[in-house]
Amino acid sequence: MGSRTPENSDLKKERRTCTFNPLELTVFLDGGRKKTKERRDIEKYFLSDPELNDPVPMDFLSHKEKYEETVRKACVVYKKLKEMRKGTGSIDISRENIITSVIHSILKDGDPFSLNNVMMIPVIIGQATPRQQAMWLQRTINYEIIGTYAQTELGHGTFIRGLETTAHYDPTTQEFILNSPTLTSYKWWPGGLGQTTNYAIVVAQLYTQGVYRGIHLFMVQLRNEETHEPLPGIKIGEIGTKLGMNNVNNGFLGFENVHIPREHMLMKYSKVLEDGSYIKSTNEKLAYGGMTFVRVSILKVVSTLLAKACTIAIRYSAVRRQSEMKPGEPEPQILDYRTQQYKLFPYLAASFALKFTGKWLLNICTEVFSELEEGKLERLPELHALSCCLKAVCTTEAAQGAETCRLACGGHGYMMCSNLPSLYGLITAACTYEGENTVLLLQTARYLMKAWQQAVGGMAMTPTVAYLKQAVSGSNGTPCWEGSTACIVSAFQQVAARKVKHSADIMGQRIQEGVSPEDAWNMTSVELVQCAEAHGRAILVERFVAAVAELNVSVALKTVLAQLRDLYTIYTLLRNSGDFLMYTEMTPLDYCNLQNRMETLLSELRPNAVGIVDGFDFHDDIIASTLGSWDGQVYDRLFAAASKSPLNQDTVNESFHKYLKPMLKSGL
Ligand SMILES: Cc1cc2nc3c(=O)[nH]c(=O)nc-3n(C[C@H](O)[C@H](O)[C@H](O)COP(=O)(O)OP(=O)(O)OC[C@H]3O[C@@H](n4cnc5c(N)ncnc54)[C@H](O)[C@@H]3O)c2cc1C
Repeated sequence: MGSRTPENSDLKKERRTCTFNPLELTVFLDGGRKKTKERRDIEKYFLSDPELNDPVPMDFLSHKEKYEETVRKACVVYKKLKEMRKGTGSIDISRENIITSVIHSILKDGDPFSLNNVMMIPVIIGQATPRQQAMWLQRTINYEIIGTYAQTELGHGTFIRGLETTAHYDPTTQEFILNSPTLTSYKWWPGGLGQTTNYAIVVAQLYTQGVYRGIHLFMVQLRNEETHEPLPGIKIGEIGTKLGMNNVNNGFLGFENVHIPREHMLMKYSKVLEDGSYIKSTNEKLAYGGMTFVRVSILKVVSTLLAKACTIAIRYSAVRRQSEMKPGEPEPQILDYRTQQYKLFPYLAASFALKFTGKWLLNICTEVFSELEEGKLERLPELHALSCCLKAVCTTEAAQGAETCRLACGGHGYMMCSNLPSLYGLITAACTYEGENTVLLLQTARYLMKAWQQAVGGMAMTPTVAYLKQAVSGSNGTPCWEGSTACIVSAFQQVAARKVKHSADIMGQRIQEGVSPEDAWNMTSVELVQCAEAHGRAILVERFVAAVAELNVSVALKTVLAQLRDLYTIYTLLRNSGDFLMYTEMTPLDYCNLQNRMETLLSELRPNAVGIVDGFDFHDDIIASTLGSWDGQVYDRLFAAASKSPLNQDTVNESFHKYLKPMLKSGL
């Protein structure tokens, strides 16, 4: 929570009538009282620094000014981070997560250093030899050098094997020579690449002894460490403005005969020896661990961004009064309109579904990675499939949620100072980066098709697809529909299983009719994407139900979280009702009963909506919204924000004298 200016009377009333203690929710979400204190202390440490204030809101600056101001702030922030680490003497992961989240909020339209943290450091840890780590790891952690991850090219993003950047090994000099042979081979998109970073991990096609060896990673110095001038042969710049994340400084990069030492290929798995001999990795999959981890982390990031959007829209909806419900009566709070509740509460519930599922998936990821260290790879395909479909389903849902929150705030939600456009920009970007969502869903679908064949063959199944066995045996997960939580979870699994079966059947049929497997795959890909989405939804629902079952909180809080669980599961079911009517025992009458239940849940959640978002405990400077501050003084804040517009600093703008007046007086 932020400064305690006088509280809007409607918000005060909401807080008085809340049936649970929001602080209990805060403590639960943080993971304990000590953690809440730690988070608040970290927030205070950063947010109380006057150097991090914006004299003029960033939205009013030019693209160039925004970048320069962001770099200034990023340097202040990372200096403070270094001082903080010095104080504690070690890197604590949960503490680092809190810090990262605060830094993201301060550098709200993107952090030009972020790729150093989310890609450069993990890739060095995961892919570099101990000797290479000694050369670069500490320097990147200390921000003595700043790196990015340069994979995507102008011509290829998804199809990594199609990348065109080349690295030819020359045994006489023991160097790789990097080239961008075409315009489409220019790297395009890497964060911070434009003007910020001086190193990059570059993905390129390796050739040694005249033989093509596939895609490999190379550490490449891009700029002189003193002057920051691009090194010879390096063509570098920024790609321009985007829908959002405009301060990330995404860049382009081309190579013209750039020489790098042999030791700069990351050689933890594959190796190039001095004479150019190539030693292949024992398992190519080992190289993908880092990507999976980043994908898994995205769930937590987008659940927090969605929770912020919900906080803004719900607080504003409690303050905003509009129209008449009954003639002559005072204007109601817009939060009392059923349609407003229907817009906002399911996404509030979704933010919890994403949070619980993200935590569960991160635990699996940690387990699988420690198994990898022991050479056990069995669970990697399941983790990969889970991370792909959950990243896709969760980012899509969060982006829809943020946009719905914006719409729910009417015209004011369209203002940059509401922070809703920026939140949407951040979330929707995640639908594309770290694997484009459709492509990720198709990867999960490939896993599901294999799992289906295993189920048909009576083989043992991994836990998250064990439900497919029911569809094979024809046994019905929901023999008679009684609408309970267990019945709904089982129905989600049944829908997913039937969709998997349907996709496998029609693909098999097409192949039998003589269509090639590749064409059959493409012809069936709409169904395949849908079965991966259904699998993702079944997991989200199951995890939400499991998380609430495990809760150790007061009855009052548990009641609210159970209502959110029910709302999420029923709302998601109703949005996909065609599937449930087609593939389960649910009848049109059951559908109507669920619709009624959902509407009851909206009423039950109404008195606690503000309490729930208060429980997220976002500091006002982290929410950064005129509409979503704790005090609810939205109109004062909107006016204060408008008064900071540079256009309002003069009573008459110079364009009047230059253009308007001559036109007005010309007699035209
Ligand atoms: C904000 C942002 C930050 C980024 N940061 C980085 C970075 O730091 N480093 C970096 O290297 N890259 C970065 N990227 C690039 C990003 O990883 C790619 O944009 C992403 O992988 C998608 O690739 P693409 O743009 O080539 O899309 P494409 O692959 O061209 O996709 C376009 C369309 O084609 C469809 N499509 C493609 N292949 C298939 C298929 N096999 N089957 C069915 N449909 C298909 C997709 O579904 C999509 O609808 C960033 C992108 C964004 C938006």
